[in-house]
Amino acid sequence: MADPQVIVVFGATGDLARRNLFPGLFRLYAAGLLPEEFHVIGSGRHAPGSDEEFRDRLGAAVRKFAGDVFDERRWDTFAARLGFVASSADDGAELAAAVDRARRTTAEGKGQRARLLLYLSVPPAIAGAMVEMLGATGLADDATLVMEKPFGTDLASARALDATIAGIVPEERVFRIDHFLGLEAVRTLLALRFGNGLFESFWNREHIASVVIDVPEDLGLEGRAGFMESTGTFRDMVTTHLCQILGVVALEPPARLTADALRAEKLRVFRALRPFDPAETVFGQFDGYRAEEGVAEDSTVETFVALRARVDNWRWRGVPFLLRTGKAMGSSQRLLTVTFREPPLDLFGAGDLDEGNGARPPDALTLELSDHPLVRLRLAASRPGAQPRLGRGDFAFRPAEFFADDEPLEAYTRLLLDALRCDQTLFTGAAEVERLWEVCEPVLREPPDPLPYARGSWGPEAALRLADPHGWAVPEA
Ligand SMILES: NC(=O)C1=CN([C@@H]2O[C@H](COP(=O)(O)OP(=O)(O)OC[C@H]3O[C@@H](n4cnc5c(N)ncnc54)[C@H](OP(=O)(O)O)[C@@H]3O)[C@@H](O)[C@H]2O)C=CC1
Ligand SMILES: O=C1O[C@H](COP(=O)(O)O)[C@@H](O)[C@H](O)[C@H]1O
Repeated sequence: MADPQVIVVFGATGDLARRNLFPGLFRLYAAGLLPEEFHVIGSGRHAPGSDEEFRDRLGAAVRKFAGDVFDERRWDTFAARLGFVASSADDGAELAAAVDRARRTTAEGKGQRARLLLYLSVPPAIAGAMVEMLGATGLADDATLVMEKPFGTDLASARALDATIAGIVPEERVFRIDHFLGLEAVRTLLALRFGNGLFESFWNREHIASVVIDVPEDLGLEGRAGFMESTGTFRDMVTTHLCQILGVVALEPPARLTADALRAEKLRVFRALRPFDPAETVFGQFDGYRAEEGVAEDSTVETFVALRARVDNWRWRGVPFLLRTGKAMGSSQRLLTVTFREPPLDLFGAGDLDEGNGARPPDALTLELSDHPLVRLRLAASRPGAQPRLGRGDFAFRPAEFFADDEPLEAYTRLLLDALRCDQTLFTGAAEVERLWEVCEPVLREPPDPLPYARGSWGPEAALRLADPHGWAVPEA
């Protein structure tokens, strides 16, 4: 990482850039993880005013989202290397000239041009045209290219996008990002499964009754009506984040922890993933969505999805994988819950464990899908006293607290760093993405009518029933 570096963020005035990308770059800078010589150019069709105004806007965002590492002096030195140059899919000439200048000046005296990373944080429908522009202007010639999710909007467009990219940037320089893969929780899960002798022996259909990936969000549109109307929650969250987490839960032990090995195993899971069935998929739309600014008054776009997935392989056949996510729900949480089968004989009287609802068997492993994940193993335990009675007990473990000297990396910060050092391990491959669109195709072809749900609720009633008999992970049983 010693080489001088220029980074161009397309979509620099967007929500992701404000909340994650610039705060992530700033965290890397604050941690001394960016090269000494670097320059960042934001781009988009509409300039946010002068460079000064752009920096001020970003300064406010980074102050809000970067957390404790923010400090004014550090920000000023970072911001001095920031600028904005407008570009669009039709016209990248001014940007190409600015990038060329920046690459020379950033590497001044080193006898080379600075390395270039291009980050496309634009709506999926425009991604192909933007890549063509990068090719036509020569910007992509020797650059690393990061592509935001969702990659395409269906199988045909993902294939077309892959073909466009393949003609312009070699695959080893293409980084399809899915920030859920950058969560500390993913590394925690891999370490639990493959760093211990314990878990793999029961990580299969013999012992596991269900897997729930539950990602309710309490936030609404946050000014992203245009994005929601054109993308919807199924494409935005399910085809991407939730499926990627499913892939990590279900994959076979890779021979090595390398990009090739990990992606190959994830691809094998996705090949075994049965195409989603519209009859086992519930779409919802929160009450009041159609009255939001920028939303069509007869919109049928889904803001909520729940579905039952199945992995038809030797390890998982018959185990339901339940996926749920939605906007304007009761709370924001991300929980993976692996529920184990009940013991064959009820020696203690199961009624003792039925603390009012009786829905979920006692033993389950839960993992918060976050950057500071909590791992919880809930078990039946003997209650002290004269009678043999069972209660529920938790073993809880938060790696960030246990290893208090080590600082977890926020997901985007980690993935930006990985892209800068050309490590594709936590990025998705073209074949994975294409297979996932294939799996999603039946639902895209015949989307269920979205059912209404109240803001602050857990989604439509039909979705609650989809998770029988154990229920969703949130709110906790
Ligand atoms: N926001 C989030 O929480 C997350 C978003 N993402 C992904 O990030 C990407 C961007 O999302 P987000 O920032 O929320 O979207 P926004 O709508 O907030 O921002 C989109 C950005 O793209 C630019 N843009 C839009 N259309 C074009 C165009 N035709 N040509 C060039 N630039 C264009 C816009 O600037 P201008 O209009 O000036 O051109 C704007 O800067 C999406 O792919 C999304 O899936 C991923 C994870 C989380
Ligand atoms: O990709 C996306 O992710 C966010 C949820 O992730 P978070 O890390 O910001 O909590 C989601 O709200 C957004 O709609 C989606 O585009």
